[in-house]
Amino acid sequence: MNLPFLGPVGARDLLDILLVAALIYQGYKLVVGTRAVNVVRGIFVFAGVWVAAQLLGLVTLSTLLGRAGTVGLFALIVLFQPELRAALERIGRPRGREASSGAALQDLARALERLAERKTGALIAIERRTPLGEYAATGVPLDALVSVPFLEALFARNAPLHDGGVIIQGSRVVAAGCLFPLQQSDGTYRRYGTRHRAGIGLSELTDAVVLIASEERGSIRIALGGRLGPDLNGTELRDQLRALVYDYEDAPPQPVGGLV
Ligand SMILES: Nc1ncnc2c1ncn2[C@@H]1O[C@H](COP(=O)(O)OP(=O)(O)OP(=O)(O)O)[C@@H](O)[C@H]1O
Repeated sequence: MNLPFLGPVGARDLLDILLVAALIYQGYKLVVGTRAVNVVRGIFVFAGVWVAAQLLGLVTLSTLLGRAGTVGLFALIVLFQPELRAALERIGRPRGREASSGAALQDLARALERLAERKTGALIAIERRTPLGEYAATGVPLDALVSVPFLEALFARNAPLHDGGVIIQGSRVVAAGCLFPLQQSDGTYRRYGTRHRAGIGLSELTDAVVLIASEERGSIRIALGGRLGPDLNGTELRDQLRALVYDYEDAPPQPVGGLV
């Protein structure tokens, strides 16, 4: 095939273009909804100024930006090390892992309702595409089916594993008493306690759906994509779980509606 200005375009060129397009799309899916998205925008602006400086022959500016770019690349790798690791894990992860069953999600919602009613604090992360193994490793490994009494027993005051977060993979509780990373990238959630900030922090670094029952307020909220959603009643929680976990396929993480 002959294209004006470009000359002959063969099947190999088309394959090349398709692969690059797929790579850019996958890269976009990896960063969208994470804190890295603003940095990516910044990099594009930086690159634009650098290219403009080169085209205009502004030698000092383009040399300066070129050097800063090299140093910046290493700084970014250090700064976004957790996100990069999670992204690589996601790429290498085998497809077709066990999905959360509808019954497990119903039990989860019911357990959260009961815990919140009795003002018992709870923090539960549901794994989606980003593996939560490194956070599960900070707690006590378990392998139990999700059930209302089990979750209630885990978070009961004075229970040995009530402190920290629980991690769910598919329909199983795989760890309890886990340490989640505290949210700290901006001051938006400074007024919240550590349970909420740990939930938001984990949701910022991964695509997990994090459920938080507040001991103080008896409320249930979801943290997703680094944002804390509004108070939910039982029906709303079930609907959100269905949409965010059961129906979740390849969609990128979306912020929860009605953010605070
Ligand atoms: N990094 C962390 N990872 C997991 N869980 C944590 C972490 N930090 C604190 N927690 C949990 O949060 C509890 C303290 O909650 P705190 O009262 O400070 O938070 P809060 O957001 O105000 O929640 P609540 O509304 O339930 O009181 C701890 O006992 C512990 O179980």
